[in-house]
Amino acid sequence: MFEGMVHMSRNYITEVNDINIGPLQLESGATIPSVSLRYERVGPVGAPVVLICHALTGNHVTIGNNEEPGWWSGLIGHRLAIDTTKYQVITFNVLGGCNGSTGPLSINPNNNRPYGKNFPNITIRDIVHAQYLALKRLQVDEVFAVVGGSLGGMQVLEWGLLYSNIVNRLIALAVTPTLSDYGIAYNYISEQSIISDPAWNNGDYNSPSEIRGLEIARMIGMVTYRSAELFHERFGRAESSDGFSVTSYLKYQGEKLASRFDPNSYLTLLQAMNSHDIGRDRGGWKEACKKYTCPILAISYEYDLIYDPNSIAEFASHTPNATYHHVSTKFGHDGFLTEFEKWSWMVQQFLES
Ligand SMILES: CC(=O)SCCNC(=O)CCNC(=O)[C@H](O)C(C)(C)COP(=O)(O)OP(=O)(O)OC[C@H]1O[C@@H](n2cnc3c(N)ncnc32)[C@H](O)[C@@H]1OP(=O)(O)O
Ligand SMILES: N[C@@H](CCO)C(=O)O
Repeated sequence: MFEGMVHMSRNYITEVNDINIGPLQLESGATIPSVSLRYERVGPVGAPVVLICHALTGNHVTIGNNEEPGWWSGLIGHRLAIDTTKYQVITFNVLGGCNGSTGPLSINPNNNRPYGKNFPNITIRDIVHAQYLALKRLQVDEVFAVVGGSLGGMQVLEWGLLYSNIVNRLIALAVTPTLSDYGIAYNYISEQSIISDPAWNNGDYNSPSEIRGLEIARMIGMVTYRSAELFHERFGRAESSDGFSVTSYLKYQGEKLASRFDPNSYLTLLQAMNSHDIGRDRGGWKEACKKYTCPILAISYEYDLIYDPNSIAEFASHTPNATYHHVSTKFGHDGFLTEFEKWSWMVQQFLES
């Protein structure tokens, strides 16, 4: 699907486009003078809107097309669990991202240079607020469901507290009510890996693909997104002339991310994840849980190192109208991006309930 492309029949819309929401005041008090969000929108005109929130390195291309399927094309589409014959599905590239929305790669109108490392600190609430304003511009005043995992799940939880008046259902995957200290610790190691790389050059680098610190950050991430069991099953200490198979896999994943992601955007989003705490200024997370008014489906994934299944179960037990499911998987945290046959039925059932 090409950016800016719109196919609109009388009854059905398929588009990737940008929407400008003007200046955005952040939770910190700072203002970004002009914010634009890129989005993908697919589904029948006038159908109930399902808003999808992507994870750390995801983007707005959730469904994609036959040539380039999106990252959730196994879950969302024609007659799939999130059925694009019934729902109009909208995904925004997040504020602070690097796939078309305003972020560190964007030009700062105050000096006509890319923001780079001077992009302001943002929070999950800022990301959600920007989406809310964008939906208003798109004349969407009711959201049937908000769905997302990990960083996307953080947005789902905030949607249910910031804009409960327009949301009917929440589906929060692989996410806890606060980012754990363990999660913050791994984010710190990733951040240090990037900023201590001389090629990062204090955020003023030549090309992201030169920044080995980003590759290493991705390797660290990949180890936390999977499980020891999965690695053992896949790699079994196999070796080639390049060394262990598992190390060649991590090298490949590191290089792949560095070829598609902006390091300053990665840093911005890690810092936004660290801010995640539904209880901030709401009397703590257990008090915040009591404020949810719509039904919530919370799903945890076995071996998720960062978003502990027990914490997700505890969140659900404190939240009125929450349904909790646990998925058995060796994929760990990345379970929300894989093995849809194991859990997509829960999503479908919840949307139809
Ligand atoms: C929701 C979000 O925001 S995240 C966005 C989705 N993420 C992405 O698209 C990028 C990250 N990708 C992923 O996380 C994964 O591909 C998933 C979760 C989507 C799917 O996971 P898996 O099917 O387990 O893929 P896996 O992690 O094994 O990666 C496979 C790749 O590693 C390569 N690979 C596998 N073993 C090795 C090895 N020993 N040495 C080198 N490369 C290897 C494969 O060739 C394959 O390459 P390709 O991606 O170019 O086709
Ligand atoms: N695989 C996911 C993990 C973070 O939730 C990503 O790359 O965004």
